[in-house]
Amino acid sequence: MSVVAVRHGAVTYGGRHVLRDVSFEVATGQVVAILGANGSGKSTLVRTILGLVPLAGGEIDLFGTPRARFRTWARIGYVPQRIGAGSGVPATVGEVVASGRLARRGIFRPARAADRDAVRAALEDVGLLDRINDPVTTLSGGQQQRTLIARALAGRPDLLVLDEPTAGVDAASQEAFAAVLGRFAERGGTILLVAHELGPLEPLIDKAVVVHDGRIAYEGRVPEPAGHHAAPGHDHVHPHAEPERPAICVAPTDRLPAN
Ligand SMILES: Nc1ncnc2c1ncn2[C@@H]1O[C@H](COP(=O)(O)OP(=O)(O)OP(=O)(O)O)[C@@H](O)[C@H]1O
Repeated sequence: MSVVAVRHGAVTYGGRHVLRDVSFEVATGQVVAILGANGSGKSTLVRTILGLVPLAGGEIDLFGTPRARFRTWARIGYVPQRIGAGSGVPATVGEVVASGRLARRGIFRPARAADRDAVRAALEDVGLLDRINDPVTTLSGGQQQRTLIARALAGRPDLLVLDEPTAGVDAASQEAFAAVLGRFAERGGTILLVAHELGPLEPLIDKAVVVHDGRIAYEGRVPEPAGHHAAPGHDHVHPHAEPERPAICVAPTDRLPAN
């Protein structure tokens, strides 16, 4: 069964085409990475899948249901790029993660033991249970990202959608991320993630979808970054036991430094 199916998807911003004729599927249990350069349309694609951006053309099905009729949003956990700049309210780590239970329990029903258990389990999974009562603002960037993953996991979703989860995150947190996502996938979860560079996530990826200038330029195994063989330090000793993978530039150096 396909969890996400996009057919001939098109998106325009103010009359400008940002996505054109995009078609791809994410099957149950698959881990799919959307790759591409800055501004190619990756975030727009996931935001459109989630219903945050309207389609100008084409169709999207979620769990076999046309997106317009899809109601079981609790089946999807979304991890945005960053915790927002903040509302001025110093939420604790536990409160942020508990907000991931709202779609499951309904906003007017008080949290039950099952909700509290799900929050603690999710925090344990990302290695932050000891920070449950700390304000999120006291966490490092990588720990804040792990809090967002815990929030999504607390809702016990079938599909996790992550927008550049490891961008600007320290190496230790990237490894922790990969381990958390690996466990989610092992439990049968489906993952769709946007990435600029895969890093430690690469072994998890079943399929890469490369977006270039609003179109799908490639779909298949994770491509090696262009110029990989020419990179300094690449001594070319790997046995060519596996077929060569296509070389597509997925990690160009045009990324602006994070502020
Ligand atoms: N709300 C918006 N209104 C108008 N144009 C937008 C909007 N959001 C994105 N765009 C434009 O749409 C194009 C695709 O942007 P998008 O953020 O989807 O790219 P991306 O591949 O995710 O880039 P990045 O890796 O930098 O996040 C860009 O040209 C961007 O400037």
